[in-house]
Amino acid sequence: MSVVSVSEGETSSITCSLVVEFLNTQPSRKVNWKTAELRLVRNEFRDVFLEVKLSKLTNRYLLKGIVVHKKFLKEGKATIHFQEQKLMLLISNAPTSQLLSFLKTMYVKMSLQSSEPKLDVRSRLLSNKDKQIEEISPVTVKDLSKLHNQKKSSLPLNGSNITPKSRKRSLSGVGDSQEKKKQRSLQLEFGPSLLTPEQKRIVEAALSGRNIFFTGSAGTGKSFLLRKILGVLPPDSTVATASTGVAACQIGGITLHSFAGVGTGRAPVHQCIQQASRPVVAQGWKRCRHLVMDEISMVDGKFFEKLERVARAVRGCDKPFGGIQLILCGDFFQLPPVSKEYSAKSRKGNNHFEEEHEGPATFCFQSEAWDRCELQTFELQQVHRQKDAEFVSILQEIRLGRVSDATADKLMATQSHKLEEGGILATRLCSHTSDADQINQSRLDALEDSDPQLASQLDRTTPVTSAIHLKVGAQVMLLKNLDVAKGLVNGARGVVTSFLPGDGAPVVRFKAKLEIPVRTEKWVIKASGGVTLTRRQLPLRLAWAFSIHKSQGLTLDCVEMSLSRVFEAGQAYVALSRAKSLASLRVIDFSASQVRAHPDVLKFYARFRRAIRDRIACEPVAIPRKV
Ligand SMILES: Nc1ncnc2c1ncn2[C@@H]1O[C@H](COP(=O)(O)OP(=O)(O)OP(=O)(O)O)[C@@H](O)[C@H]1O
Ligand SMILES: [Mg+2]
Repeated sequence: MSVVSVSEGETSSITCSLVVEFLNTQPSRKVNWKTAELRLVRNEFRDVFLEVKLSKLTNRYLLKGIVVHKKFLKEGKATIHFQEQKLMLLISNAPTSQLLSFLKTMYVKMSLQSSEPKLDVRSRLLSNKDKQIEEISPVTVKDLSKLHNQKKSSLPLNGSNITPKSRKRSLSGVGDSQEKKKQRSLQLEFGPSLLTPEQKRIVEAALSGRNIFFTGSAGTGKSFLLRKILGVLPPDSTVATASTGVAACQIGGITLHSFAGVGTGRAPVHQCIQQASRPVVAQGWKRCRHLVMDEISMVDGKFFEKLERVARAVRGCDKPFGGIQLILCGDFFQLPPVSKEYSAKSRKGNNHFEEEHEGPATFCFQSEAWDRCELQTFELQQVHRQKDAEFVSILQEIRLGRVSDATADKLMATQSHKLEEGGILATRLCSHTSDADQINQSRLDALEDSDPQLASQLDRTTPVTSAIHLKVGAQVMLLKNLDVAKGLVNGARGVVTSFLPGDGAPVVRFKAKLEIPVRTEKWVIKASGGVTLTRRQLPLRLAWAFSIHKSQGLTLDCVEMSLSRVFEAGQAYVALSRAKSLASLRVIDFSASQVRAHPDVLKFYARFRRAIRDRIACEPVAIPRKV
């Protein structure tokens, strides 16, 4: 049975870059096209063709006996090998979700066509049908049910269209576990659209090419939406960034600092321009046409201002940000840019935060560059992370820096929650990074060492051994979606129960009541200029404790926190809003006086709410001048 998930209305055309490789010559001949349009069409006999439009040239290739290589689908690449025609089409720079959708349509239409009765050559020659080529209609419910019935009666793909080899490797792939795994992750990234109407409007705005900023409470799906937006933009000219490494990892991107190539960005602007003019960095800036930034609340206003000038200088274009489209998102009620004082405090334990600037940190929306970019602004309303309406309303209060007596009582009552289950402890969120590191290290040290031979085997098999030390009993968090249906998702909590004798893989018991060996996973990150960075490591991290700063953007299974030492506006809100429900939360000490929203943020949101007061919630607005 096929493992391809298809939904109605998949696309039947895409625009991409294309290399046509003719394999009938030695060596093969390649022709390169920067822009090509691919369309699925059929003729009067219902044969399915791939039509390739290259500037003034149009070619059609019969979709028969093809092999589709889709290993790099996530990078907007795929290869279609026409074995009979001895031809390869190498697709690149295609928006990832559209490419997947296009290949799915191709699969559905080819599969259905293969079961239709065939006309022999003679009948075709004698046919008096008018010659015609028409675009293939989108996949319909009828197509899907036909395909379903075909599969049930094990008829699928037995026509001559797809060779046995292609059956294994093409989209029609049989369900070997590797293939299933890949498909699952693809379905998750680009799969059937789950976007709400308010989220869809933002995708449309992003596609319109305008600069946009969208905000919304924690868990309204901002990062989820960014991933969808990344799926519809051309990969070669799109750069996904976030203010922190953890947040960047969530959207498969890099930190804004590493893209910008201006070091810490604290140098005067002319020096930043010099740094960014180094050929490799400048190339990234020049190729970038869509710049995505998540967790914008933690980007310092002065840094943003400098980046805008760097972009104009390096790209030699005086439009805001040198003409790059900005797609910004974040919630200014969450953590603010890291202040110098905080950097100094946290550096002792972990110098993760290098974004310090001279002088106090400012918000992005307070910079002149923000105004120059004329961002269309949206506010998402529907919270997805928490389902419980009572908890959502508690969080909304805390977000605004308010704590009613009822809310304080509810939060304090969580102190007695028993969250431990099956040896999995709640993750402690700490206000200071050094506290979190100290807890993880001391708890790990307190555990008995597991078989040293197996541990060293693990060292040899993972390239990041110096970064992650595990023992039986170690509390861990999953860093990748392994199986969404089974609850093995990014943020899932578990405990190491043993190591496999063979390859030394740690066996983890997860909260979702599953015990599985966890093996290394590959992270593929799109850096600027179409450069792909890959990292292979165990998708685990120690989870007795995290700093609140490092938890921003995450959804956590079971979490406890001490809120008596929080020091930033929004910090208590970020910590509390990581939990999915009140039941999976334990607040050890709570003091209403520590809950604070930044006054400038309150003013910023008040202005933009006033501007949309008489319109529907998700109406785009230009926010009046800054605070
Ligand atoms: N349309 C949707 N349908 C179903 N689930 C959704 C939808 N949008 C988001 N989610 C889910 O809601 C959860 C929170 O989403 P996400 O992390 O993107 O929120 P966020 O706004 O970025 O939060 P934060 O401000 O904390 O970073 C995720 O588990 C995500 O998969
Ligand atoms: Mg997020």
